[in-house]
Amino acid sequence: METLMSNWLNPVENTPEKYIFPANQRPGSQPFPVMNDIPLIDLQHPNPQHIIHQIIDACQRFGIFQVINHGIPGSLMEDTMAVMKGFFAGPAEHKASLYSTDLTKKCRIYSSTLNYDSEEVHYWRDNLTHHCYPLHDHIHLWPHHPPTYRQVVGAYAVETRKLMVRILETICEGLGLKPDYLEGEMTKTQLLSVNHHIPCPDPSLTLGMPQHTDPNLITILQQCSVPGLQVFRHHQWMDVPSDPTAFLVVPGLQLKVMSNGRFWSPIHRVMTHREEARTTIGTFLIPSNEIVIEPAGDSPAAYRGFTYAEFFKCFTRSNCDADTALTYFQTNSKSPTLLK
Ligand SMILES: O=C(O)CCC(=O)C(=O)O
Ligand SMILES: [Fe+2]
Repeated sequence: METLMSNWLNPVENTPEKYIFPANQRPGSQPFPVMNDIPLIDLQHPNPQHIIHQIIDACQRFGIFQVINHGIPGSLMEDTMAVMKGFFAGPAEHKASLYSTDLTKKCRIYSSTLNYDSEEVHYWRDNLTHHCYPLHDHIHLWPHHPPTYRQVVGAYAVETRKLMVRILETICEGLGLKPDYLEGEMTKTQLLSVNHHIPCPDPSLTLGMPQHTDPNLITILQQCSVPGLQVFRHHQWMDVPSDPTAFLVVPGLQLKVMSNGRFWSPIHRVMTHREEARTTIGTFLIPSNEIVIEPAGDSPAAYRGFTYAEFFKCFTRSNCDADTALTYFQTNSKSPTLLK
């Protein structure tokens, strides 16, 4: 069967065996509670102290929040979403030329996870990932179909970076650090990661993305109107409401370390949808390989300092389970041997 699901004939009549999880790992068909109390933060609130307080509180108590009045024009968000949907609906030959499961490729499309060839069950998704910063180093590697891709996504990449830097500055202020503490090497890599899930005949048997914690510094996510994201909270999976005009912000594990464990990095996953295709556009900021990540300020430190390269080595050896990888750097860790 064709690896990329976006090339399959639509609609899919029956869920292929290779995508059906064993009974104890299926999401099931019971409805999930909705996370109605997810913080909604207005970035144009006249009182900057109020914004700082709300963001720090959200990072500590929820580990996920939405921002509105974020400064990114609605038309740019819509154009970018349309270009992404156009990319996945576009020519199979064009996508084939970008297909790769090699992590070091700066622009790639793949299906399920990077372990497609060895995994027992596939996740119901295609993913396009590429580097974005600095733009002129990467834009020539990006898709050229639809023809407006580079122009629209180039503008989007610049604007999303500005928004993320602004959120990070606010976080630094709230933690009593210099506002530019996380600029430079700490945010050197900017990745765009677009998930596309075609409609699935039986969402109770499949998953669009495994449960995970984001290994990076920070993520922002533009959703479409089709729901699917779930967060594990209060010992249960909860549906995250989908608002295509807002950005969801998720502190990654490196921010958890930097805040000395004060912030939450939520466990989340993606459900599939029976009737509609779902596309989401994630933007990740990631430290350079060489910079040392360590708790800033508070003592005693809950983590020892490490480079992102060290962390990433542990991450891949822990089967891409970021939480497990992070335990090796806890100051009370009993398993410091993984790097040897
Ligand atoms: O597509 C989504 O809703 C979530 C994406 C996500 O969690 C990720 O890319 O890390
Ligand atoms: Fe994620």
